[in-house]
Amino acid sequence: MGTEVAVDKEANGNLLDEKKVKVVFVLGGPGSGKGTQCANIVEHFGYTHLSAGDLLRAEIKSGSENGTMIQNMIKEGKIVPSEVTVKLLQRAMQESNNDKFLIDGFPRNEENRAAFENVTKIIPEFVLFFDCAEEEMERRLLNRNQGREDDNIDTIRKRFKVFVESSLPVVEHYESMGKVQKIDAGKPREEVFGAVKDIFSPIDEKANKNV
Ligand SMILES: Nc1ncnc2c1ncn2[C@@H]1O[C@H](COP(=O)(O)OP(=O)(O)OP(=O)(O)O)[C@@H](O)[C@H]1O
Ligand SMILES: Nc1ccn([C@@H]2O[C@H](COP(=O)(O)O)[C@@H](O)[C@H]2O)c(=O)n1
Ligand SMILES: [Mg+2]
Repeated sequence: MGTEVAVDKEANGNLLDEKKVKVVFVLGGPGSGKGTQCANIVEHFGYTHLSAGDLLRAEIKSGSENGTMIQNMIKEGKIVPSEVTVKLLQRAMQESNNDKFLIDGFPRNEENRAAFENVTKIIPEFVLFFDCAEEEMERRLLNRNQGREDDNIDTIRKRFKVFVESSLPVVEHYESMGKVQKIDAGKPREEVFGAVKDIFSPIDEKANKNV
């Protein structure tokens, strides 16, 4: 499927070997099940899962100079400046031996999208969009119990607002390019993965034929 493009060789200050990669963006509201289904896709289809939120949380833990700023943004449900997130994603792709990535929770706004395209020149193969009602997402987040500082009702409401105002327009952008694969994510996990499999299996079969 689609174009293969090279990651910027100069990211991270190192001149790295050119590496061809395939990227699928995984989008959906907070609690729609992106992380849960990415774990299934990794297991069945051999992708590497890069969650932008996880990379940002790891950056806070690492004691990075941006840590406090990132922590404050996450607590408020705001979107961290793209420069920071794109660098983290780019570094993770370069450090991986894999050539196919699920980028989860990114691009979250138009600035994210443009920065990623400008820096990496990567156009996603497609966008996997998990469509789920707010009521259900709220229930899932309040029951997640992973100790996330943003899983409280005040921050959850802010995250929903940011999702509708800033992230849905990105999905619409890719929709206008015919690149969105929409999944009904309100169903039980196994049913959602059934729908995910229907999308990835033909791609996997085609890739295996071309080996
Ligand atoms: N289909 C489902 N039905 C019920 N619960 C689910 C389903 N999928 C995921 N969950 C649960 O909902 C919670 C949120 O799921 P997950 O962490 O995968 O969402 P997410 O989209 O990655 O959220 P975020 O954007 O906040 O990172 C988790 O506790 C997960 O176990
Ligand atoms: N592109 C992104 C992705 C995430 N964030 C911040 O992290 C928070 C948690 O993200 P999850 O995907 O793990 O839910 C999110 O609310 C943002 O504050 C970001 O800034 N940019
Ligand atoms: Mg997640």
